[in-house]
Amino acid sequence: TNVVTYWGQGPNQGSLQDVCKNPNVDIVNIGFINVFPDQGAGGWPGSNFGNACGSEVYTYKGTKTQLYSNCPDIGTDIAICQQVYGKKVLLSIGGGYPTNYFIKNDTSATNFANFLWGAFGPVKSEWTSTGGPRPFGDAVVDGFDFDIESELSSAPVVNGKALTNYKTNGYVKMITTFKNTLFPQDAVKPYYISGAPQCIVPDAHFAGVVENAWFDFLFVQYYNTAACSARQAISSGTFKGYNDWTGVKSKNNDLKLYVGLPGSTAASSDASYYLQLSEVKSLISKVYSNTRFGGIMVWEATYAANNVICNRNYLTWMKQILNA
Ligand SMILES: CNC(=O)NC(=N)Nc1ccccc1
Repeated sequence: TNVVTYWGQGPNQGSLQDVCKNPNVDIVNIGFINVFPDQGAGGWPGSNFGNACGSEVYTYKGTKTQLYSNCPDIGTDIAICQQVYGKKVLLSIGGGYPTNYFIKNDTSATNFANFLWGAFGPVKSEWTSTGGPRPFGDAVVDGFDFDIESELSSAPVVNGKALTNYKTNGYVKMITTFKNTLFPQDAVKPYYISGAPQCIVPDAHFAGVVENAWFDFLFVQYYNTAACSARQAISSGTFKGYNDWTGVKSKNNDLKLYVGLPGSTAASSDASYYLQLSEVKSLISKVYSNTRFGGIMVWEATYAANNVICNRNYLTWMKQILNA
């Protein structure tokens, strides 16, 4: 079973390489591509990787975009994470700020997937020679994570019509484009698709998406939502949030479910969502034998790194608990 963590949104964060140095971490999700092309300046996606990037952005057709162009260490660190430390590194789209992103239609979805593949997938001269950006240089990610937390006050109006399924629109098309068209273009290595739903079933953004599109992993956020949180499981003795997710129909019969936990009391919307190590041990004992259980996800690497208990940080402890 795996330990997964997000990196890129930590306060005064250390390098991605620092996270990969920890042998107890298996997968690192880099967050976030937090602006989608339909809302982004110049029609490009935008990014936020915290202090890992300078203020410079790409300019496209005379328009300054929201895609950072000067993130000097991320590309080299991805290669080190993969080649030296054997980690999988995924690029996460969405995130918790801002939350106004959505995909207008299938064309937007396909274009978005093609852009991410050109910019962060295998290096292709037809992409770079026509001005396509490579924010992480020659580094090639191992897949894409959908951390869809967008909240819109009302349905967006597209071509004069309210977009009815705006919370889920476009994600099946994006993922299918990756899985059926783009990933097969590169036989060099496998590519993965993951999601980070809230613990409520059905999650507002993933209703029907998991059933109709391929996911390898779901990093379920058992925090920020009281009714299905890990905290509620400890209080009640029943891990309702996990049990509900095991019943969700998936296109991938081997879909792995991860228990997502805050890396410290400061890492989630409410400190009560944070579990002490003994509570994590008790929680994992309830799911460990489940065939769909894939491991633990920790939000977020910097918070976890700063949470040192008996000389080991929270990420290290998660692996100890999984191996117990
Ligand atoms: C895997 N994604 C997240 O964990 N997102 C996340 N933690 N969003 C968030 C929501 C409310 C307060 C702070 C962060």
